[in-house]
Amino acid sequence: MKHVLTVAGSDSCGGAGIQADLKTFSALGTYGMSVITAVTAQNTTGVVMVREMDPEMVAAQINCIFEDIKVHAVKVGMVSSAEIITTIGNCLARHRAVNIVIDPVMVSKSRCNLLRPEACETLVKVLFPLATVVTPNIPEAEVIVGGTITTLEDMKGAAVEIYNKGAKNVIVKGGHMEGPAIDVLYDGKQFLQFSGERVATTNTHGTGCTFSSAIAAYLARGLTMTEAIEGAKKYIHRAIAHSFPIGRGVGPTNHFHELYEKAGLLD
Ligand SMILES: Nc1ncnc2c1ncn2[C@@H]1O[C@H](COP(=O)(O)OP(=O)(O)OP(=O)(O)O)[C@@H](O)[C@H]1O
Ligand SMILES: Cc1ncc(CO)c(N)n1
Repeated sequence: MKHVLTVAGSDSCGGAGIQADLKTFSALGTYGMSVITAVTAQNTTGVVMVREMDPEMVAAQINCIFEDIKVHAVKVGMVSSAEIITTIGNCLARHRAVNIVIDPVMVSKSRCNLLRPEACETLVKVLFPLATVVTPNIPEAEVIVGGTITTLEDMKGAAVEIYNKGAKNVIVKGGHMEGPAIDVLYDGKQFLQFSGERVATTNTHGTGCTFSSAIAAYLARGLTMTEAIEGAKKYIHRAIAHSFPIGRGVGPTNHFHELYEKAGLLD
C-alpha cells in the first residue's frame, strides 16, 4: 500500500478540497492522509466563510505524519496565505518529500478567493521549486504568467514560463477552454497533449482537486509522469461523466464511479 498526503482546505460540501482528495486517493488504491490549511463553509453555489489554520498547527500536522509514516506522494491544494505557504515549504523540504504535486488553487468555480492575492508570489517562489509537477488551470496560469491564454499555443507558452519558475513538470489544464478538454504538459524538453472528450455538464465542482490528487496517487504507485497524467485524465473524465446533480449550483464529480458501477448503482 502506498501512502499519499494532501495539504489543502476543507470543503464542507465534499466535492473539492481535502474531501475530494481523500476520496480520490482511496478510489485509486492508496492510503490517504490530510493536513488541513483552512476550513471553508461552502456548497455548490458558493463559499460563505473561510477560516485559516494557524501556521504552527499546519506545521504540527505535517511533522506528525512525516515523523511516523512514509509518504510516497504529496498533493498541495488551497494554501490561503503567505505564512502557511512558507510553513509548508519549510516542512516539505525538511522531510525531503517526494512526488510533490502542486495545484495552485486561487479562485473557486463560484469565484471566491481561496488564496490571498498578495500570497501568489510566495506560492510561486516557495512551492514551485519543490514541485514534481504544477497543475494550473487557465485562469491560474494567466495570473502566474501575467497574460491572456486563449489558444493551445498560449497554453504551451505559459507552461514554459511556469517551468522556468522552477517546477520540474507543468501541466496547463484546458477545462476552462471551449471544445475538447485538452491539457498540455511541458517537462523542460517536450510538450505532450492529453485530450478528453468534453462532458456536457455543469457538475464540475472540484475537478482540479480530483485531477491533481489522481496524479499524486498514480505517482505514489510508481507510474511515470506521462502514465500518471493519462490515468488521472481517464479517472476525471469518468468522474465528471457520472457526476452528481446535487445542490442548486455546480455539483460534485463521482469519485467512486467504478465501485458504484460494480454495485449496479450507475445509470
Ligand atoms: N466538462 C469536462 N469534460 C471533460 N473533462 C473536463 C471537463 N472540465 C474539466 N475537465 C478536465 O478536468 C481536469 C481539471 O481541469 P479544470 O480546468 O476543470 O480544473 P480546475 O478549474 O482547477 O477545477 P476546480 O477549480 O473546480 O477544482 C482537466 O483534465 C480538464 O481537462
Ligand atoms: C477547499 C477548496 N479547495 C479547492 C477548491 C477548488 O475550487 C474549492 N472549491 N475548495
